[in-house]
Amino acid sequence: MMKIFDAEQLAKLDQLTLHSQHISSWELMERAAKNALHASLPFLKSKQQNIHVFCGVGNNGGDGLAIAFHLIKHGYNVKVYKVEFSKSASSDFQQNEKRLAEAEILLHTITIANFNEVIIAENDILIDAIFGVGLNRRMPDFVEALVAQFNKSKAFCISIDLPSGLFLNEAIPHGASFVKADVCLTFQLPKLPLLLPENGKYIQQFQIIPIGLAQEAIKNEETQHYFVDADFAKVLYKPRAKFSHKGTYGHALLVGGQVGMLGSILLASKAAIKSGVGKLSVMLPNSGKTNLHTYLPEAMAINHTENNYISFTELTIYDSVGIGVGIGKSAAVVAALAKFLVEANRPILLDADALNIISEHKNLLKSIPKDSILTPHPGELKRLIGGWQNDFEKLTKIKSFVQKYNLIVVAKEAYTCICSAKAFYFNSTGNPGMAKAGSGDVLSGIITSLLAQNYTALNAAILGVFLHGLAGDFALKNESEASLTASDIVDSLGTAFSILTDR
Ligand SMILES: NC(=O)C1=CN([C@@H]2O[C@H](COP(=O)(O)OP(=O)(O)OC[C@H]3O[C@@H](n4cnc5c(N)ncnc54)[C@H](OP(=O)(O)O)[C@@H]3O)[C@@H](O)[C@H]2O)[C@@H](O)CC1
Ligand SMILES: [K+]
Repeated sequence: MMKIFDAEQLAKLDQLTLHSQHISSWELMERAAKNALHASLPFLKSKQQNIHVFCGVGNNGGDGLAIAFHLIKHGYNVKVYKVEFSKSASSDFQQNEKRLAEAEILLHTITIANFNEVIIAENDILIDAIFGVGLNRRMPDFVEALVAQFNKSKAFCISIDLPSGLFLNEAIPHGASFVKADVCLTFQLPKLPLLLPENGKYIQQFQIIPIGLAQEAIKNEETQHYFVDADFAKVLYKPRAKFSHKGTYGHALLVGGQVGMLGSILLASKAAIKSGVGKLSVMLPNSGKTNLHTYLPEAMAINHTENNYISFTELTIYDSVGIGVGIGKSAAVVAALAKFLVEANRPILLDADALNIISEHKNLLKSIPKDSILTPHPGELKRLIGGWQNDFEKLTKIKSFVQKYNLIVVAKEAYTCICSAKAFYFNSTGNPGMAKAGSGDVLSGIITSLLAQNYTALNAAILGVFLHGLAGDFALKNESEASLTASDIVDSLGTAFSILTDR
């Protein structure tokens, strides 16, 4: 399980690691730098390419100096800069500075007086080691100007630990800049700003570089932020028992679809069946029943009186209920949903138009059963909780919302965030090919299916989001981001589940 920590916690882990492994901080820095160097090599085209390594005067800069030293030792063409934002350098920076001097490697000092003399060409490589997790106030103007030059250049940029200018636990000040890195090599654990859309969209990718921090210390340190990787998902997954039958895996009900929107409920239904539920009933407009039976013979259609939209049914016989995909917002549907919410006696899943109806009738919020899962995309989320100034404020607002109404919110994004009253779980799987109509319907089907199989609501949400993204990643192996469809995601669910059973 990957935990996400703040700067103070990272510094503490650093100290505990030094203590438990009997190593010096310089040795840990050397380990980190060598691992980052190794991860950088695939991005370097040749030993002749110009590599500019920009180092601050703290430990992030110390990493930069060590990386530069080893690159030079490996025969790369490197120019090393000391970005002197302060006269007092950290002791490990100084030790690395001494090593460079002893090796007669020139260190170019950059200050407010000469920062605009730096020349970066299109095919060069930039290594950004100016600030890491220690940034605690806006960068000095001359550093911001230097960063602006990086961002304007077409050179490939590798940031060490964190793109300089980003704060670990708060938004960047209005108008401030940060390094828009092509890749960020971050040490041991993911960093929160890399997972949030307003920064993350400018950072093409990040890689987690293990540096051997003490596992026991990571385990003991508490956090409210997690990164959901395969190891995390495997722990949540409940293997099927040999002596079991369809009753063991629950009876789910999906409610959705209106004329013209039948595809949504069909996709959700197939995803539910492919995610292991014992039995699936579907309430869709009567006019869609034939389509359902043709598309998915495993599902049962519920009889009701309305031809063109959903109405009401007895809920207590189902182990889980998922409502909303393609239902529209007609008065009849609003009335049916209001009745559903009052009748439901266990956590349900609400998506799409169910969320829009609730946003327009906020009085319904208090009727939603405790621990129900809401799966909004950014637009739906804004309608539910109101707007936000930045992503950190968004997280705070989601948290007060889930605490006030006892709910679980799945905020869909590149790194979808599952928020419970106690913690945030950021998903690691998925790709831009999944940002398409139908993809959310598939997610609703998966989570409703897991809910019926007796997963807790939180675990159903975390595992469902992980599997959905993983299936999308497998589907991409035979598709492109442009061609990937929601049906492809459903078709790859089998491969995604097989990863969880592969212990
Ligand atoms: N986690 C780990 O285990 C390992 C971590 N390692 C590396 O250490 C990095 C963290 O190093 P770091 O703590 O020295 O902080 P860093 O980001 O270099 O900043 C330097 C100093 O600048 C200052 N400062 C802040 N804002 C400022 C501003 N606007 N303008 C001017 N000054 C400002 C502030 O000091 P202050 O002035 O507040 O006293 C701050 O301390 C980490 O990202 C990783 O690369 C690895 O080596 C090995 C293992
Ligand atoms: K950096």
